[in-house]
Amino acid sequence: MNVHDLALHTDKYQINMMYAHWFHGTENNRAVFEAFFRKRPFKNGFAVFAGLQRIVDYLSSLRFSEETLAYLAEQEENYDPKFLDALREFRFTGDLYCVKEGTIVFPNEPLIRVEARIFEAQLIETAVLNFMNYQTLIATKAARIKQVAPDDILLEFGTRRAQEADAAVWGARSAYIAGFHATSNVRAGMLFDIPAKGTHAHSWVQDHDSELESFERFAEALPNTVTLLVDTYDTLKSGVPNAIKVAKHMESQGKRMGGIRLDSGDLAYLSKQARQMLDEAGLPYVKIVASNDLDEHTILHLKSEGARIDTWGVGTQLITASDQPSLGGVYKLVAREQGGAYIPTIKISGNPEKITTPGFKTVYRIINRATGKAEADYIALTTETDVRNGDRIKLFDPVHTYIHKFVTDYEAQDLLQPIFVNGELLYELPTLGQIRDYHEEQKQLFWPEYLRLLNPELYPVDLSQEVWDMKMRLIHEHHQATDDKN
Ligand SMILES: Nc1ncnc2c1ncn2[C@@H]1O[C@H](COP(=O)(O)OP(=O)(O)OP(=O)(O)O)[C@@H](O)[C@H]1O
Ligand SMILES: O=P(O)(O)OC[C@H]1O[C@H](OP(=O)(O)OP(=O)(O)O)[C@H](O)[C@@H]1O
Ligand SMILES: O=C(O)c1cccnc1
Repeated sequence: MNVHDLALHTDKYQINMMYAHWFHGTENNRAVFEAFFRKRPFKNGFAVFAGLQRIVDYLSSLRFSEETLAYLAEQEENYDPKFLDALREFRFTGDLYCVKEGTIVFPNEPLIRVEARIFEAQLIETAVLNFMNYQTLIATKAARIKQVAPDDILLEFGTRRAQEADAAVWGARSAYIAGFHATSNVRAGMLFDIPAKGTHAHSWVQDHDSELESFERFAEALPNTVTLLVDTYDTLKSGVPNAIKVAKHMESQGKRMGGIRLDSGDLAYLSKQARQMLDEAGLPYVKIVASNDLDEHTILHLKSEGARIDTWGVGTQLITASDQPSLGGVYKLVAREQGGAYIPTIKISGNPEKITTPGFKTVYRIINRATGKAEADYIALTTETDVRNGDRIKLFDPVHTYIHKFVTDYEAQDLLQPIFVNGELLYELPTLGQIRDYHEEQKQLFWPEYLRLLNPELYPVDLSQEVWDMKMRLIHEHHQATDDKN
């Protein structure tokens, strides 16, 4: 079995629904789905979209091998063998529109739109959400960490604690998009062209007769990058003095030590003391790296305590998004084909937050030309032309609809880019460096009030009047139908 084959990386119910469509001859009916999330992760003001590269890889190579078909035949007695022939022919032939990786995004707006045969659109839900939910979550967590240490070096150290191997490498990539500088995972480094960096473990020190000897030998072997871990025995009495001895010896050979790493104890106090000792020894260029269960809150505290830390190694808390382990993104049917045209669909729920917004839509970022800042995201049907023409539009709060304003002097950026059209990949994936730069630029588009870490202002995500009216009409029709039955 090939563990990299993702054709069956889906929930069984998707294949059962595909079968039921095939059984009834409706598998070629077209459908439109949208992926979005409902709640701001970590109560952050925004999320950072990531996952598109993996979605592209997945859809480009999505095929059912003979091995997977044999497994399905054996596994489910209801499946007619001719259904397996249909799966054998399976290719993604639909359209996929998506926001670019690195884009700052908000709840309740479409991030991905899939228009395809229901047979195809249904199958891919699980994998598409799997990729989007995890990678967007980690990129967002990384963005929060970046926000508290915008001018420092950030190293991603999470692999050993990640939820398995895929999470480690795709998480490292997500962190890099949001502004981390390097990862400790060498495979992620090679796969995605991320700088791979590292210091050494306590075991290196324990594996020698003395700490000093261990430092000397490590520095001899890796003189150009060496960062020494100084907390194995006693940070200030032994680790830092020994590191200073080695750094001075390196200087006498015309070399420069990179840094020291603190990995336990009071990082604020120790970093201040270590800085002073290094400076007094004439080693102001030796950087201080800190690690040990760090996250944005600890880093913020340490900075407010005056910690002298140049580089932060962040592992567990980032790679597991420990304070919120899932983004909760969903993939919902918004339109289906009937008689050769699309009709909008809605999901009504007992929980008003879970009512979906119907229709074949896109989302525009409305940028005020006078300020250059984003005013709101505006969800409209793809058939609506006023935004595209730059006509005056009304922005109104979707809950308190009387709160509104008109905008005229704006640029509207369609956030959903064509990635696949009729199954053909049109999108040229940017390099990871370009994605990272694009994310950095994105931050300039927003007023800082929307981006701040604590209690951010809520950025408006509004519906066009047409979308709003369509949603209200469908809710009303469903209620009417239920009332008529009772
Ligand atoms: N000055 C500080 N202010 C706030 N938090 C700190 C400070 N110094 C360290 N921390 C954080 O406190 C937590 C616990 O640190 P602690 O000193 O207990 O680690 P430790 O137990 O010494 O190390 P180890 O992981 O080796 O057991 C860590 O998350 C660390 O990042
Ligand atoms: O704390 P994190 O943010 O996850 O960063 C990665 C941690 O991994 C290493 O520790 P190790 O695996 O040796 O375990 P320990 O420090 O918890 O003893 C390193 O020394 C960091 O402390
Ligand atoms: O290079 C390091 O210092 C490192 C790498 C992974 C985990 N902890 C530390």
